[in-house]
Amino acid sequence: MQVEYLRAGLAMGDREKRPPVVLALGYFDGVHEGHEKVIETARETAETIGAETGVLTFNPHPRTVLAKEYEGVDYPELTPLPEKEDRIRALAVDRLYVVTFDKTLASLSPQQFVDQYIIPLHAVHVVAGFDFSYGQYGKGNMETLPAQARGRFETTVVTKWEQGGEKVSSTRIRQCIDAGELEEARALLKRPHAVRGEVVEGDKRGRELGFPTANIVPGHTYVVPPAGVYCVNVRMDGRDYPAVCNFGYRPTFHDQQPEPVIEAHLLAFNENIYGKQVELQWLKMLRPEEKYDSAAALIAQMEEDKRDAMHYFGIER
Ligand SMILES: Cc1cc2nc3c(=O)[nH]c(=O)nc-3n(C[C@H](O)[C@H](O)[C@H](O)COP(=O)(O)O)c2cc1C
Ligand SMILES: Nc1ncnc2c1ncn2[C@@H]1O[C@H](COP(=O)(O)OP(=O)(O)O)[C@@H](O)[C@H]1O
Repeated sequence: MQVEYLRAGLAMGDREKRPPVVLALGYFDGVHEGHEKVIETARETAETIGAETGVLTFNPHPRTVLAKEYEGVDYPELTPLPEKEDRIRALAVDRLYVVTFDKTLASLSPQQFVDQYIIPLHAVHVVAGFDFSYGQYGKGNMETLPAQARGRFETTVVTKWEQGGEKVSSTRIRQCIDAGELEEARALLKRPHAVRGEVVEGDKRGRELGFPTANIVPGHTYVVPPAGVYCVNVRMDGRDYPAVCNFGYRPTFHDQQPEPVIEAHLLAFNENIYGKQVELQWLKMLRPEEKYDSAAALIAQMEEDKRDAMHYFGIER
């Protein structure tokens, strides 16, 4: 898959310099099943008419430009750009266009957006979900798009993808994760929600407690569950390791830790893994994080957490 980052609009004249493409449009955070339907529809259309399959997405998240409270901060995502790219690549897409979402882009009228991006990219057919919107104030939608195509491309609207009588959406998946409902999030995503990061050194207290924990620093800003203890899967060097994970502020040892940390104790494992890149998949919340009166009380609880995790994974003692 060829990835192209578009930091500014293109000229109409670019159209003929590019191969014809069927373009799926969307932000696609999470690349969930609803998104897959849109991208697969584009691919099937491309195969039928003998064009390439393209996806046009945006970065950063529109909220970082449009919502005051997110101005200048990283908006937490289900799939930050590198993961989004991987997931889209896996859908056999030929070209990914990543359009920089900034104030200039946000102020383009719907027609300007079509003229500066969709037409110059040589879209011959555009596919998007029923609720996709584009252009200033999101005034452009799948009803206005055909008239703005200037006869250069066809359009297909993909209908709402539902599960349990409700639309599958990034927002719905975020809400599940926020509430610690990781199994529900997994059912909607058709895979566990995950973060990718590096194993770094911590306070070296874990080993003393009898629970070495790999401290994982995410490479991007992810949607994360509430502070608590979780069953997780740690994917490292292509292998999966069941683990029990504490995510939070470690109130037993730290009075006011500003940022929560992710630390995973891999079950039946004893190796140095500092510096490893891992993917941590959130599977199930066991309990909220608590402040204990003593290290001994915490250790007793950690033993219980470990037993619960082994039970979850079906591992015999
Ligand atoms: C299964 C498990 C459960 C934990 N639960 C809590 C908790 O409820 N409260 C807390 O303050 N710390 C909790 N911790 C975090 C420990 O305090 C932490 O692992 C320890 O301070 C080691 O930190 P280090 O890796 O930086 O050395 C938990 C850790 C694990 C592995
Ligand atoms: N079962 C295990 N789970 C996680 N890390 C382990 C395990 N066994 C050994 N390790 C190693 O020990 C480190 C964690 O030990 P710990 O005392 O908690 O130190 P730190 O505070 O630096 O994380 C991990 O980063 C890893 O290199």
